[in-house]
Amino acid sequence: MTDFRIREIKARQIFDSRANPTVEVDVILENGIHGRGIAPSGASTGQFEALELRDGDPARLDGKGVSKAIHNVLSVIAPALIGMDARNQAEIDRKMIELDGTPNKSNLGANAILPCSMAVAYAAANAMGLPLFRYLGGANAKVLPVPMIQIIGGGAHAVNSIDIQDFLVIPMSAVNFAQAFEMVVNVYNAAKKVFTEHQKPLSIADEGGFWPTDFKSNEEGLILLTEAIHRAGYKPMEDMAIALDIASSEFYNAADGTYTFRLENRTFSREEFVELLCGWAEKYPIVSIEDGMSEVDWEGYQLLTKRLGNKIQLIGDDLFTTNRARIQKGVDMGVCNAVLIKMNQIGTITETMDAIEQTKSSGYLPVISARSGETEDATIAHLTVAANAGQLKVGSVARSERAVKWNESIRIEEFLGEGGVYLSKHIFDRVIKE
Ligand SMILES: O=C(O)[C@@H](CO)OP(=O)(O)O
Ligand SMILES: [Mg+2]
Repeated sequence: MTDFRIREIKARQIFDSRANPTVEVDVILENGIHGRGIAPSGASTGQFEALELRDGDPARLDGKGVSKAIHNVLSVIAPALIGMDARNQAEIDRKMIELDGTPNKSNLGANAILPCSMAVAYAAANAMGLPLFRYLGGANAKVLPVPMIQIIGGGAHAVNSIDIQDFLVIPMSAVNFAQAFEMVVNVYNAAKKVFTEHQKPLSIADEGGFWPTDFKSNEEGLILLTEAIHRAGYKPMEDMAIALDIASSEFYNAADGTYTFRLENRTFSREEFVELLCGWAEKYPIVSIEDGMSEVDWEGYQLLTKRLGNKIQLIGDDLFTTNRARIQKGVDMGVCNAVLIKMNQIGTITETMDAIEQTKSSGYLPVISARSGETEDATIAHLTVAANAGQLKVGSVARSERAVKWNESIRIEEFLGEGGVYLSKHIFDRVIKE
């Protein structure tokens, strides 16, 4: 019998796609098998997320150093985990939650806990000779994700551009993941031509989408993206639909409950902002809107859900922060119909899988998501299939830290062969009723 007990835990500082430091953890088992986890990092972070522990020393790395988080891995987490059986993921995650002792991982830091949680899962999977998705999801893990892929990136990911954060596309008519991805690549290439024809500079935003320079309005993004879909030879909505991440918490004015588009110098009441989004959903081939309202504007969210909740997917990201209590509040209030799932918003693999489970059992759709700061880690491609979640959002097709997730999904699809399932536009059957 091979020995699955944890022998050693290493932690080091490496750098992510924004050249920010992040934490990498290696877990080594008694049988010599390794597993590795790396913490991703957000820019438009929700105020209810688990805490990312940064050193805060302005003299070094802009205060973004992670030596405290690394110290916590080596001096608090490692001594407690060494000797534990790596197959007991839930027990190990529970142990780290106890060691931290706070509701938002603010003691040890989610960026200390999560890479340990990931590395333990990989070590156990590797020791069993299983791909991570099979280890985490078991024999019935088989659903490939419908991809949600960014073509234009604004907001917090492209300073001094436009207010809306993500203009993305979702292939609707593909028959499998590989084809879906190829279709998006065609739209990306078409968008490059459309941008050039409209004399827009081709700069690249944080997640690899085009940086919207020289835009007169936020709506211009929708106009250009719809043009790119046509240009690639696809029928809008039928073949290729648009998804938006408004990330509206970034431009919400808490004092008076209004929303401001700085680019256009326009301020909207919550009712007016709901109207604006409804108008766009009528006019453009939009199938999904994320964070349409602010993370604290439950009233606005109720309004938006009443208007669009049966027509398109409405995702809560900053609103829910992969947090079971917040998801439950949303379900009880009938707010949104989908939940963005980010591992580092909550901090362990077990809690992430619990949040997906809760989302599904509430009749909501889970959408697994990367962060704007990413690395070569491809865990979310596996997590998506492990949980039969059905949707994956990873920024653009370009840039390697994004491509690793998409390429891994292509490999998983090949691995599953005839056993794989791709739901295509039917993923939305549960939410689109009108
Ligand atoms: O808002 C989001 O959904 C993510 C990914 O696009 O951004 P960030 O990681 O900066 O929160
Ligand atoms: Mg978001």
